[in-house]
Amino acid sequence: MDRKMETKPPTPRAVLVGIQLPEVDDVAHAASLEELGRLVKTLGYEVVGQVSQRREGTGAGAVLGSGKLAELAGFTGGSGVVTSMAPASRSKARARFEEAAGPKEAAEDAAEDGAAGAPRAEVVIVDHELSPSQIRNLERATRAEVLDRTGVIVEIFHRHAKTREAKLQVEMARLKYVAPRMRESSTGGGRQQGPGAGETTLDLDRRKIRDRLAELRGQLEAVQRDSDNRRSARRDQLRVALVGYTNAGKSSLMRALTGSEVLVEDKLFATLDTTVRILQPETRPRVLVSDTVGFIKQLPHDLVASFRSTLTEALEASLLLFVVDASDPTYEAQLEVSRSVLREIGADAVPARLVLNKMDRVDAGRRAMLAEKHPEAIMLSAHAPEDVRALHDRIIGFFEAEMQEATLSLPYARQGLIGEIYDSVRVLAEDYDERGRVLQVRGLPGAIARLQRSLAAPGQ
Ligand SMILES: Nc1nc2c(ncn2[C@@H]2O[C@H](COP(=O)(O)OP(=O)(O)OP(=O)(O)O)[C@@H](O)[C@H]2O)c(=O)[nH]1
Ligand SMILES: [Mg+2]
Repeated sequence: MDRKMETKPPTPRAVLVGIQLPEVDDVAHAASLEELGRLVKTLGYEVVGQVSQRREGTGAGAVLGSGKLAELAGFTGGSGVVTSMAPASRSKARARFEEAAGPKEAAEDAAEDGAAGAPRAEVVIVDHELSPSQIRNLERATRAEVLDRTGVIVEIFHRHAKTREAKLQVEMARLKYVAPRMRESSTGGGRQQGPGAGETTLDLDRRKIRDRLAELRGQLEAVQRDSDNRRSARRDQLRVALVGYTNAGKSSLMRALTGSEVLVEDKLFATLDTTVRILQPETRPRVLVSDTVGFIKQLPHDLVASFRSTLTEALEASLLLFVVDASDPTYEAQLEVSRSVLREIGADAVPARLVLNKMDRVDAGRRAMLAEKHPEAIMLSAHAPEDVRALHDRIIGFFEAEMQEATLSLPYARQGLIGEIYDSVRVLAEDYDERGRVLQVRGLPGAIARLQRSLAAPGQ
């Protein structure tokens, strides 16, 4: 996908900025910047360096202290100080000075850049949510485009959304993100806006954005009514949803369990839309498996709202498979993020099983540690067919334990319901009496209750 052409368009160069807060340890801080780097690469940027600082908070006017700000400007060719009119010559000299004095990364970068006019980073990406004025200050000090973590995630969602529902939701989240920042940055003069900002939305004034949001909301409601109808047709079916942190391996498991061709990529947010497929080999009644969008820390609030709708699938499932990349050193933090998003959308009441995936990458010592910490977890590798078969059996086992047996009487006049019965419960035996068919069935209590209600209702 990435190598469709020999002549690549110039890759924007980005510098990452991280603030290490007192409560964040070194491993978590490094992992967070690592993850930000992967997000940024997903957007097609090249990461050329990073600037990181321990601070009490992220609220400072220019985020970084003055020394670190100058170090950052060394990557971008800015003045390193927050002024609206820093002359370029001074900023260059200053940048060189800071690069020479800076840490190894900055020095290496300066060496690689060489003479004047050498490529510099055009984008600064901060691993925290920034206020519009912080963005403006950083832009002034660095002369680069500034994006925060939220902006990066919103942009990825924007590029990856495929279904109409996802597109509408993401456009709404994006407008809400862009609107306040657009107002601020317009005071900074007619600087070019980079790929993150979106040229067309920037041309709209705030009233137009409000109108557009109202319009989108209306369209979204219509689309959601449709998908509600589709969902209610699936109600009371045996449904299992794969949920978890981005890149944990949900789609890989989906493929393995259902034999479907869903997208699997070593990218964050490869999947943005829920897909539903039938568990293979097919069972009676069949089990539906949903693949869902992944979670990430500091998920922008408006995107949580869009998750809520895509994740209605998960809410309505009888079983959640909580997929975790067990080979990731920060898997526990990822697990916590996923749990809190599920809590936020009210899915914490749905029965869940922890699935520790990518065990093929885990050594014996770590395996023992994981087994002790999560004795109830299912350990597997999505790439190992025997593991996937075992998971398949666990899923069936779960539903079997939930199922009950019942007798349904199907009057001759109501034979039209037979298809629905076979779809939603397993028919164990079929008999006839003077009134019609008598079926011995096994299924989920909800499905049986629904069929009994349909049978009790007066026929048409
Ligand atoms: N070694 C190993 N790699 C795996 C395993 N499962 C998935 N992967 C890899 O992990 C990467 C992400 O897999 P996906 O299935 O796309 O992950 P996802 O959870 O659907 O990710 P998003 O859709 O981005 O949220 C891919 O490169 C997979 O090949 C596993 O069991 N072992
Ligand atoms: Mg996926």
